[in-house]
Formats: sequence, structure tokens, C-alpha cells
Amino acid sequence: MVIETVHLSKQYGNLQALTDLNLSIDAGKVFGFIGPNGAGKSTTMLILSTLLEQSDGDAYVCGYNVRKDPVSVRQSLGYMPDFFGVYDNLTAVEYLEFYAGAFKIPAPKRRALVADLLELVNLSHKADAFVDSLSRGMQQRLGLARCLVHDPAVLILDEPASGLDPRARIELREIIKQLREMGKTILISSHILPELAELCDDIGVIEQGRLIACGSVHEVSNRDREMSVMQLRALSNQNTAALILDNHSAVSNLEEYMGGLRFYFSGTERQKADLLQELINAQVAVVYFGDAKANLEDVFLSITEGVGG
Ligand SMILES: Nc1ncnc2c1ncn2[C@@H]1O[C@H](COP(=O)(O)OP(=O)(O)OP(=O)(O)O)[C@@H](O)[C@H]1O
Repeated sequence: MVIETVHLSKQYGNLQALTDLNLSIDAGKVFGFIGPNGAGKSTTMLILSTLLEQSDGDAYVCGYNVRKDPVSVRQSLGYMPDFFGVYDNLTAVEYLEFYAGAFKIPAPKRRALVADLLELVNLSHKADAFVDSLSRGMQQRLGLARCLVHDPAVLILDEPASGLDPRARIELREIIKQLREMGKTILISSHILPELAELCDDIGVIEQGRLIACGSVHEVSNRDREMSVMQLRALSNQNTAALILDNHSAVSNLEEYMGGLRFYFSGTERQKADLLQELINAQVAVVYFGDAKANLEDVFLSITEGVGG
């Protein structure tokens, strides 16, 4: 277990921001933290990064207790806050060299390290540009490079994709995938839910300071209400398919979606297999029948609705 929280709670005055949070993330996993504004994601990440003290419970990073051994924790992790300042009178290289110095990387090694980091985040061509002249996407990538100067095993990224355009988000995602391949353990929060589905091994849904669902994307999708969001695409007779689906007791929220049909299915695997058979018997030329790929948003909405009123 590389990241662990045990009955973690935090109060800000009278406000209960985090209640009895139990998380455990194995080495090399990417864990997506999903929740609406104010759910407690940043609070959790700040506690794990030793920048905020919990009110109750414990948190561990690489086996080090955040309260008892904060220095070891800081050496083990790179934390990227949702908002961070960049010093505008520095170039990208100077900025990273400054942080490499802060982490006591010996001076002769800094230059090569910074060059490697800039290459990793696709900013080699901006090495001598002033940081305030970089686009938001580039600044985010520079921020990510900054988290990596001491080669931490763990990365904690608080909404790294917020405020980025789609292309910048894709670039960031590719870098995070590379970091996963390098064996980093990553805790990442986001509002851009479908993006986490591709990136994450597991997700945790948090609302009002409580973890209300946790597991693989698939498990969370099928949890509790046994509800999954499905998609069907057919070469012909899609109208027939729509009629069959509309009349099926386990199907709801049927809609056209990207040239096919999308619907919620709350039934057993057996019912799912029978439904597919029924479609084929009705001469529907099915080319895809399965989980909707970008379904995290629906899962999130279905899980969080009603919690806490
Ligand atoms: N320093 C603080 N003092 C008082 N209340 C705070 C403080 N920081 C956060 N809170 C409150 O704690 C709760 C959890 O906030 P937190 O920032 O952890 O949520 P979040 O899930 O990260 O939300 P967001 O997506 O908006 O960043 C919110 O109700 C917030 O208003």
C-alpha cells in the first residue's frame, strides 16, 4: 500500500469537510478521485501532502505517517495543487533549477535533470521562455515537471486538467500515462470525469466528505443499483432495436448517441445476454453491444444523486 488513509477526518471550525475516509492505493496504480466542488478532494490531498493537519485518523504515504514523519513523506511525493504560482521573471529552466536546488539536487546534476524533465513534459522548445509567457497548458506541464524534480514514487495531482482546452488535456493525459508506465503511484482528482476512466485503475467517488463508492470503473459502475450505462450500434434496423430496448423492463434513459443508442441497464448478466439474443433474432445487425465507454459522468450522477439531500 503506497497511499493509505485510515478513518481520516477533518473539521474546519464547525464544518465537517472529511468524515472517516478510508482509502488504500497500491503501488503503481492510478487512482481517480471524483466529486463535486467542496466534496473534500483538496482537503484529502493537502493532508496527504503534509500541508494540512487532519482532525482525526491517520494517513500514510510509502508507509510514512504524515503527522509523525512529514519529511520522509515530502521526499516520497510530488504534489501539484489546483492553483500554483509561477515566478514570472524566471525562464522554464531557471524555474526547475530553482526547485531542484530546493530539493538539494547537487548543482552539477541539475542541468541534465532539468533537460530530461522538460523533454518528459514536451517543453524542451520552451526551455528559455519566461514562465509567464507560457500557455496555461504549458504552465500545467511545467508544474508537473516541478513535482518530479526529486523523482518521487507518488504523485498527487489536484485537478491538473482544469482550465485546459481539449488538446492541452490530451497532452497532459499522455504525460500522466507515461508517468504511470514509469511506475509512479498517482492520485488524481478531476471534474472531467470520462477522462479519468481511461487513465485510472480505480476510482473513488467522494461527496460531502464521505467516500460513497470505490473500486474499478467497472465495479463502481455496477455497484448498488446494478446499473450500467450501455451502448448499442447496429448497421441496420436500429429503429427495431430502439423499440425492443424501449419495451425492456431493465432499460431506461434510452437516447440516440453518436450514431447509435445509449441506455441505462439495470438487470442481470443473464438478462443482458437474452436482450442481445432478442436483438439478433429481430435481424438487428449489431456491431457493438456493451458498456458505454464514456460513462463515468452518468455513473457519478447516478451515485451521487440524493446523497446528503
Ligand atoms: N481553509 C478552509 N477553511 C474553512 N473551510 C474550508 C477550508 N478549505 C476548505 N474548506 C471547506 O471544506 C470543504 C471541502 O473542501 P475541499 O476544497 O477539500 O473540496 P474539493 O472537493 O477539493 O472541492 P473543489 O473541487 O472545489 O476544489 C468545503 O466545504 C470547503 O468550503
